[in-house]
Amino acid sequence: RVFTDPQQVANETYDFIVIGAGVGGSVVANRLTETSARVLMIEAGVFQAGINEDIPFFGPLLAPNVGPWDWNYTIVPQVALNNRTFPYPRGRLLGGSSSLNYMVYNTASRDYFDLVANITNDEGWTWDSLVPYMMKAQRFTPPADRHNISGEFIPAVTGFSGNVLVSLPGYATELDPRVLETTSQLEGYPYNEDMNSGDQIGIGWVYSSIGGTIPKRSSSASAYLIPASDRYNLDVLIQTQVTKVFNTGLNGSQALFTGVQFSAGPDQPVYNLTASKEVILSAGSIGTPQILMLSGIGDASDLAQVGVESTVNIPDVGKTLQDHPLLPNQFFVNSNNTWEAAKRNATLAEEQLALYNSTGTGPLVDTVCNHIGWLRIPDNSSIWETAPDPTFGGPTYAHYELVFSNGFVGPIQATPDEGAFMTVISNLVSPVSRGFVKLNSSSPWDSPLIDPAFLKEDIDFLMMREAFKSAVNFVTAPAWKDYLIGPFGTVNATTDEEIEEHIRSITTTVWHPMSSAAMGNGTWGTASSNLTVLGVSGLRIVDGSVLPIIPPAHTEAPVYIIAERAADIIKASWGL
Ligand SMILES: Cc1cc2nc3c(=O)[nH]c(=O)nc-3n(C[C@H](O)[C@H](O)[C@H](O)COP(=O)(O)OP(=O)(O)OC[C@H]3O[C@@H](n4cnc5c(N)ncnc54)[C@H](O)[C@@H]3O)c2cc1C
Repeated sequence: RVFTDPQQVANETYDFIVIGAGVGGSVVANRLTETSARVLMIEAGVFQAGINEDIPFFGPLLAPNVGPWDWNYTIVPQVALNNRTFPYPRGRLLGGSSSLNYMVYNTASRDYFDLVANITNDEGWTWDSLVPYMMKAQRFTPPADRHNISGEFIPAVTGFSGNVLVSLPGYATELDPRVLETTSQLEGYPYNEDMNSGDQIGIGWVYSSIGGTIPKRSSSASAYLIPASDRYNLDVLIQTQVTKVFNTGLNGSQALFTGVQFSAGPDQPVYNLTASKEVILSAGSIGTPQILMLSGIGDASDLAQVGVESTVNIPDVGKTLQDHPLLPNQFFVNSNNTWEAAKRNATLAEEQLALYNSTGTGPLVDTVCNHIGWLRIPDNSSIWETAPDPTFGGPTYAHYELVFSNGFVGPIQATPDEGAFMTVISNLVSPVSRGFVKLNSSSPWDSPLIDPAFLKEDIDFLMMREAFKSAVNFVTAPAWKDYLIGPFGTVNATTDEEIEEHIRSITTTVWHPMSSAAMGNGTWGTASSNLTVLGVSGLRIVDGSVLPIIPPAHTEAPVYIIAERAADIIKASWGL
């Protein structure tokens, strides 16, 4: 049942209340209702974003900041980015950010998850322990053009019977052969047959959360909520915001936080419900720490400053936020087949849409790239003389990513009116900088202050500089001769000063906030390794905020994976 008025659930009883219908929340709600447990999911946002939400190529049109399906956040000025600030979209609809993201699907790497297990001292978070959950989450489907994909992925490391439809690119671009040729023409860019195998290093074909006869976005709503929607024991309440969780008594010596307060708006009635078993926070890396702090769970002195009474003093709540900085590097190319062609020709755009609608083929079947690469900065690089390697030398753990796009990508730059482009995006995927989510006031209706602290630590800037140089080096291979015309704007930077200015003035974000309410190691953090909030009972976190360090990956798949394990942890703890 889907409800839009909180009154409709006011007199019901539930075993579990799940807060947020994004990636983490959808997985848990689905898996818990495989049992006889009664589950209420409360989602602040709307049912769906609109008719184009599911057409893969149009995904990037949904964010940032164009509709009621977005929380419309803005980050605080970024000191290391010339004090710039910019929009910070988060999904506010069924499926959460998976319903408006760019659909790239990566499982991160063996060394990353082994480090998570090491930090949390919990073997259950190692790569090997999580492989069954990776398989459980994904259902591989053939690409739209049904081309021969042997050598483009490894079936033995891929899930074929899970929930999220994943596929490989289904529309060839002029970049594809050139990217692949470069892997054999230049040192340092090996071909990787399957970057979701545990060893992510190298350049390869991108997996995305897209599938179906007419290829569509596969979100956590379509993959986990819709299939569970006819279960008698799942209720979903939308357009209703959780304003806090509250103490309902004691479990032994610990405060029991199984109460949930919610409302449809600032001028609307406020409702309270108590879960008979647990409350699961799945409100994402901004929403989860915000709800905790509104409930008095956080740094007591910070809370006092905004007039929130402290209930449990956990100083790290919100303070361990990480994100991936993104630097787009555009180049003029000699082509009539880049994205710019359809952008400037309405008839061509209509033809592409008609082709997609009638046959499920053509340029609209894919997201923003056909190839990506995950790369390491060499162990003997002089940058490691200034700070330790955040990946601890893990050979499968990338420092940065390159993304190859068949057009102009520039989150803070308008596409030029003339010229055809390709973009090689440099993403820093193992940053050490940590920022914060803090309350701006005691009102749940005020956006929190968000500081992802992009490139705040010098080592992050140095790693990004290497990632920029690597992107520029990539297109010096013979494969790009006669195709690449030259760099656009400040991508022509060569001196350290010019490169620094390019990075500080253009870098934005991959919109991957993570780790803001993290499992720690006992001396820091917000949650235990079984995801319960420290110092209280009845409250667990299942979303991207709980990972102790940001994954070197586009972040949806890691959240699907940890949420699948979380569901088993919860079931086991209640004997379900
Ligand atoms: C523009 C954009 C592009 C992206 N591109 C990619 C990509 O290509 N590949 C990839 O892997 N990842 C991508 N991501 C990131 C990915 O979508 C997220 O990492 C993932 O969705 C995080 O899952 P989550 O469960 O932590 O949070 P979310 O999926 O964000 O879900 C949180 C949910 O909680 C709800 N909520 C929050 N507060 C409250 C409250 N107080 N009361 C009730 N409900 C609440 C929200 O409305 C939302 O539905 C992108 C993200 C964005 C914004």
